[in-house]
Amino acid sequence: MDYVLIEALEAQAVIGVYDWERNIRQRLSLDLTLGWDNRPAAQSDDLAKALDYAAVSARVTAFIEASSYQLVETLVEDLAALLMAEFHIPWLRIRLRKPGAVANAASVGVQIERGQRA
Ligand SMILES: Nc1nc2c(c(=O)[nH]1)N=C([C@H](O)[C@@H](O)CO)CN2
Repeated sequence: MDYVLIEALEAQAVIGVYDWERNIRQRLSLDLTLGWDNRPAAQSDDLAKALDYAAVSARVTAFIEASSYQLVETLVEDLAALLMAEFHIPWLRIRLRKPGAVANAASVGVQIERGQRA
């Protein structure tokens, strides 16, 4: 399987379980590995046959900026389902980092893989 990559995509969200977190927006950083057959795009040099990483990045940003989850797990799960449905992505890996959420850790977060990898 081929992949399309989006790395260190940043967006701000209302995210967290504690009261103080419900009134602020926090920075999140995402790495996405998106399964895709890149050969049709490569053979035709046609964006219409590619998984458009700019379009995916814009959708991820819009989703996160409008979200208000408590757990990063829930955000990532719903984001994965949305991307797979809207962009017909058969398999993906999403890593989400929440920088500064834990003292003395550069970041904390989760990583999931969903779908069928050919
Ligand atoms: N596995 C998780 N643990 C924690 C989460 C989370 O989303 N998933 N969230 C918090 C708090 O919101 C934290 O980020 C505030 O410092 C704690 N643990």
